[in-house]
Amino acid sequence: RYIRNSKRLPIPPGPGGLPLLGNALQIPKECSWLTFTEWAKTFGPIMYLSIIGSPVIVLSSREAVIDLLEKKSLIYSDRPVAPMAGELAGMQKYTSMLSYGHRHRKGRKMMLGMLTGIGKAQGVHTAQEAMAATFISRLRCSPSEYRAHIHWLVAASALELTYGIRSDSSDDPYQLAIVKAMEALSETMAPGAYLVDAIPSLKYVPEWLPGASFKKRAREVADNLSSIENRLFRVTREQVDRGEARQSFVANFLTENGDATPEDDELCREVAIQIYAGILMLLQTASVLLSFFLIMAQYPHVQRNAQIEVDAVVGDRSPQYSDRKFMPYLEALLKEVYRWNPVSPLAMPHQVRHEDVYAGYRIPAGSTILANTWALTHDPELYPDPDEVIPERYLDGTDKSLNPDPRDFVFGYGRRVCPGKTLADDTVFIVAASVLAAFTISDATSLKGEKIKYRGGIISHPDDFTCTITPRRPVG
Ligand code: HEM
Repeated sequence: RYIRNSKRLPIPPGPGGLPLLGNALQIPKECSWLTFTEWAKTFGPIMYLSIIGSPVIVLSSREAVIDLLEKKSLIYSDRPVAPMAGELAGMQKYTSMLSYGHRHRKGRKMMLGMLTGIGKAQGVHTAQEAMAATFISRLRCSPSEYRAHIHWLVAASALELTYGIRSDSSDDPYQLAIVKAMEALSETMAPGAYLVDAIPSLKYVPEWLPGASFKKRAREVADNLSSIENRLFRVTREQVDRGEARQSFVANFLTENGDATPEDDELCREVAIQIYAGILMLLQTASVLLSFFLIMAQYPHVQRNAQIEVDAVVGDRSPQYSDRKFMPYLEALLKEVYRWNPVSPLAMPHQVRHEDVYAGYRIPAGSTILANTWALTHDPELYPDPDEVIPERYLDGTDKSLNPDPRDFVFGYGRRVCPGKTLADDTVFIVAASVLAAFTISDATSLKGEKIKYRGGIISHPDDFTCTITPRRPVG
């Protein structure tokens, strides 16, 4: 009855748009979260946009995000997938793109099992500590190439942790192949790049028709990704069969699931490539580590406080995972790294399955739901003085309604929350602690000679900048 009467309710307010195109031309390609945050000051935390006929709801308050994406996650957990990337380029078979349902749940379960399986964490931590140590020696040899070293660290961790394959350089053929496959994929996902996304019936035209070259392109992208997915999986499977496999998510899964069905094997292949791509995409381009370097250079007193804490805990040895619980200041600093410029400022789009009613508004079935994480982590009611990096805000816990853990926002929401959260957070910790123990970072300067800004369409990253990285003590 509620839903039947809802037809009389208004849709949420939002900026007016053009006929047919709706608000499509008003949304900037770069940093749209900042525009959405501005608009929310006029239209409120539940805002309606229309993009070429498709309804989009932008949520800009913690309350709205939790009420819908968390508390009503049963209906707010689908993914909108455009025809070019989803159906034609084959993305929609992957867990991260599947609508919420049995196969999505099964994929997530397998992924979480691989990432957090009992008894594996120790092996993963040892591998990450060893990689952090190599990263520190590379940084010591050529500090000005810190960006390349961060890229190596992330790419090598991704390959080693997922498949047990060691990679010494960023020119490794596997790395190049996956980076190429992912670039091609993101090209198919660019909004407005393919007409078939606006007119889905075009997907039925045969590939040989003039003007249907997008179908050939989509097939190439899909084949490319499948081929790298199969190749990497085969390498690890052969190593497991020969009894020569190193510890990795895939090797552990295969060893422990000798009786897996062909469908389980297929799912495992798909899940593995998503773990690999997830680590690559979200740590490398998204640049949590770059934010860390930038903050260290721009807030020297914060860096000093963190170094004093790290030194007191580790002395002359290298930091380890087990030190984390003794480092509350670093923990607070990492929360600021995530909050200050969230990597995925709009999370990933969700889709609502049925029509819903919220705060007196009608939310149409099938609407895309964007959670404006940037607006949440810069809400002065939640985080006073939000544009400043202040780790102390988490240490003075007198007012419980203030300064919630930003990791509850920046890794997404409800049944789609990032399954790589713990792995990512562990990696960021060990790298940050190791860098603080070994170096002092200063003088961040934009290559363009301007104030260093964050940019990006979906993933936010700082402009290129140089910085001085000075060893704190002689080697040896
Ligand atoms: C600091 C690093 C990372 C950040 C900030 C991050 C953030 C996110 C966010 C915001 C989402 C969307 C959640 C939603 O739809 O509400 C997501 C989803 C996802 N992430 Fe991460 N992530 C990170 C690292 C990783 C890593 C290391 C992996 C791989 C192990 C990974 C794998 C995934 C997958 C597979 C999904 C899709 C989940 C689904 O649709 O059910 N992420 N992540």
